[in-house]
Amino acid sequence: MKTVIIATKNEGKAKEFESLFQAKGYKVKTLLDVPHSPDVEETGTTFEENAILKAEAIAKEYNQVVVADDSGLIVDALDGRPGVYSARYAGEEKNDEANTNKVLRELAGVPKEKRTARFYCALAVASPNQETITVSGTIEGIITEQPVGDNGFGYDPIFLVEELGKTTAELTKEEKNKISHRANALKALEDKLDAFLKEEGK
Ligand SMILES: O=c1nc[nH]c2c1ncn2[C@H]1C[C@H](O)[C@@H](COP(=O)(O)OP(=O)(O)OP(=O)(O)O)O1
Ligand SMILES: [Mg+2]
Repeated sequence: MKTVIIATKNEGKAKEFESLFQAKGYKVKTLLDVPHSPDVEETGTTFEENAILKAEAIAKEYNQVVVADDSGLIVDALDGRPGVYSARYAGEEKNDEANTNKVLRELAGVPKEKRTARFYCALAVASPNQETITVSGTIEGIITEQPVGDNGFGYDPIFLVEELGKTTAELTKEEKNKISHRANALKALEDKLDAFLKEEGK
């Protein structure tokens, strides 16, 4: 089976990508499978910039085609925060519970109609032999008053998908993978990735 390398150390993302790419006939390998892989500093000011930084650094390190995901939560009432700082919103140690609690605290007293938000996912594909490409995807939601659901990762327990009446942490992986920002970005990537891999084989 064809293997695609994803430059992520996030277990939640890795699981979603495994199932998203499995449907396309690819096996997924992530940095969680590679001991001592480098930590890439996310110094960009946009999701795209950070996805490019991660994809290019890992592509160069392993001389391979690499996909990277930079994603996060954009809350309208917080002027777009946590945004690119989503992973480290409550501190460098990347604590999902602390991050979600910080968002809930900052939104205390904000009424439902003003709790609009979206998840954003930028994907970059890089190789030492080609120009890097990027795509993106989003999903709209409402920030809940408290965490609900045990599935998923990150901000899933506070992200309500209104049409479904459920948070993304109440969805199965399969259900989330039909509608998520990551799934939508991957749809946008599909043809471009095929062309990229074809060019690589020449
Ligand atoms: O579907 C999602 N459901 C809930 N939360 C999510 C989702 N997608 C991204 N997020 C949150 C998690 C983390 O707080 C940040 C990503 O930060 P981001 O730098 O892209 O990932 P990361 O540092 O966890 O792993 P890595 O950089 O190795 O891929 O946004
Ligand atoms: Mg990161």
